[in-house]
Amino acid sequence: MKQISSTPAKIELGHVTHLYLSTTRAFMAVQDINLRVEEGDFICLVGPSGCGKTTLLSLIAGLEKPTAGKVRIDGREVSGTSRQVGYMLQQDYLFNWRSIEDNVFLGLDIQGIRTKETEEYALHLLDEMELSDVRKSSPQQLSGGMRQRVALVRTLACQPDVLLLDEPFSALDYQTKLKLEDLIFSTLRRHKKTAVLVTHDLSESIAMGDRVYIFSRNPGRINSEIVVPSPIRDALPFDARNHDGFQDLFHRVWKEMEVVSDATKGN
Ligand SMILES: Nc1ncnc2c1ncn2[C@@H]1O[C@H](COP(=O)(O)OP(=O)(O)OP(=O)(O)O)[C@@H](O)[C@H]1O
Repeated sequence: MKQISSTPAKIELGHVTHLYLSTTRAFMAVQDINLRVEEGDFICLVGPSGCGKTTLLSLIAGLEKPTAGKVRIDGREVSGTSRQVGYMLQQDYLFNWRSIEDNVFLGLDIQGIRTKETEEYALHLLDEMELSDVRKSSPQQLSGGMRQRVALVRTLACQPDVLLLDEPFSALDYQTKLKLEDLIFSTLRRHKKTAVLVTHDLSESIAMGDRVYIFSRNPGRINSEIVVPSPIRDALPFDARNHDGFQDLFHRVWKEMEVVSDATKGN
């Protein structure tokens, strides 16, 4: 059963507005965003380019402070970056002069939590991601999909509760992307992580998410929420696409995207 709303959510955004200020202008990237994400939820954000999806992740990560409103994690206001939140990007930012395991351990060094136990946990994650055989290799020797798996291990090794995923599959070929979706989905479920995924792939958003939020632009606002029902929600992303009802959901998200795209045409 879902928690009652008086319980602090894992992530909560209350009337969040964010302006980017420069010497010449103030640009409102997102306006009046209200969002509640419970522990273990996997939500997806979709919307036209420039609608503020990455801005929202930056606010949750504590990289940006909202101009108005509050971002809370476990009921506490976010006031900067924290180890509780892991951030994974489209680019993997691996260092070619360090081995795979040293790239993963670097995350532990940066957080100041490198111990025998955390190293062992990182190696266990490399094993779960089927990367044990390449732990002494250089990133240059790995495929794009393998590199993204290393990037995920580096993020998970620091044991965040919340994972922010900003188009992590967009640079991959289609087959690799589908395999990685399944692997990441099952890993995050197994480790009971709360996840927010930004994607331009509508099918991916339904296959991976418990809920899909469609943003409108100028300024970015949540235009609609689509709840993905069981069993689509519980299936691995690859299998979810074959479930009855998946196409209907896809059309609903597609229609909502048309609405927000039409509304922003000419801007
Ligand atoms: N540091 C910044 N300074 C000024 N404007 C910014 C800054 N970062 C983003 N913006 C603007 O804020 C708006 C939202 O940007 P954001 O990157 O959050 O959108 P997005 O939905 O993630 O876009 P995309 O789908 O193309 O990645 C855009 O118009 C962008 O140009």
